[in-house]
Amino acid sequence: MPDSRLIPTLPPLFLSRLSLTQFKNYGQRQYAFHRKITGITGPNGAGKTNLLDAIYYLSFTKSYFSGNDTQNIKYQTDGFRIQGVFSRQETSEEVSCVLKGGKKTVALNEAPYTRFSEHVGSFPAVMIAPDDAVIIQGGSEERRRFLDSLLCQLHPDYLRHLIDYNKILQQRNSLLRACAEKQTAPGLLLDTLDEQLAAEGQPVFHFRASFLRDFSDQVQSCYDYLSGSGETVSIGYESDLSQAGFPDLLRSNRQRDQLLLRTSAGIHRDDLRFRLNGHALKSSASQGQRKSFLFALKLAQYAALRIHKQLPPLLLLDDLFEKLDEQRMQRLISMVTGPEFGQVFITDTHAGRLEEAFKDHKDLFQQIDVAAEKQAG
Ligand SMILES: Nc1ncnc2c1ncn2[C@@H]1O[C@H](COP(=O)(O)OP(=O)(O)OP(=O)(O)O)[C@@H](O)[C@H]1O
Repeated sequence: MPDSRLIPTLPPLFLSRLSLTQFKNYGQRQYAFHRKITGITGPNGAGKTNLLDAIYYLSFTKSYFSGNDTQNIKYQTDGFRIQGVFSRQETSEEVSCVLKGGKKTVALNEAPYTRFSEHVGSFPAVMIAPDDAVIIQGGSEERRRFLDSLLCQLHPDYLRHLIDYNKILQQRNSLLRACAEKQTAPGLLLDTLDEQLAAEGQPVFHFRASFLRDFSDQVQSCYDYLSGSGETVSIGYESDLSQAGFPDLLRSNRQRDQLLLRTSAGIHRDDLRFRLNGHALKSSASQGQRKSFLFALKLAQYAALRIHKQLPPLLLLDDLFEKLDEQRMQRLISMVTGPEFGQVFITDTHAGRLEEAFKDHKDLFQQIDVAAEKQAG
């Protein structure tokens, strides 16, 4: 992925220790990482993906896979703790994420955050997992989730606006329902909520629109590198707010919203339009083209974070070797071992396949077997 903007300016972020307590299938486990690339191996169901998810938690304060934090507590226990030590240049910082009594606490060097949005983006990471296919196949919420996971790392304000927007949206929808039930007019309260919704939603729209202007080109260059096919790919942004300002939109849709009992226009309906050679990707692309596109999308996400943060994020690769053909696998290896990439975690059921893949980079590679009871020190 040759791009001069990707030349390192800051030393990479490095997760050197990870400690898990009652997180998913883990009881107590400690790991020490000391190489750029960590292969995580073990049989199916051993906890490889769970380990990646624990690292993701430290970065995003939530799971990549499940929306509900309690699902990540080890069965028959009452809470979990994830602790990680990150080093950057000479300094090291400890991040902890604890769920106990239904309350989640995230702390940096033992100081808890009041808003998790202050943490997200400080330890940037990108996950690439088999389930990512839903970004193409699933509903618009999957594509918004992808975009949000990127933009909230780039701009702390983005996440703050988004969280507040979603709260106000719920209040507005509840008001519409309550008024219909009681057969009363929503009155001034709806005006106030509309003002607040517009104030939070408009900046989210601007962040998305301005980011997506360049992102399509970045995805194209990653796609070219991976597939070498000369095909064109593009990403379009579809938003109700492209047509009108948010206050006008809310006003003109008010009657409809009162009938539907929900807010029918806004950034919560935004979508991304993926195209391959000018046609809708979802319906026209082959499986291989979709895989390449998804991979390009994630690598472009990595590149965007890297350029913005001036340091390479952590890269979490789940089960990737199962999915890639030989040529793409070789390109992946030469990419992640190069200077543009920082610390990489990669899972595989076949320890031998990983060793073979990185045999020319032994000095960069360490392997851990999550099925082994031994705790790394
Ligand atoms: N809350 C939980 N408590 C205990 N175990 C859990 C919990 N959630 C998931 N598991 C267990 O974690 C295991 C799955 O772990 P994971 O997905 O990390 O496996 P994996 O090594 O990545 O497997 P594969 O190679 O099949 O992808 C399953 O055995 C599942 O039962």
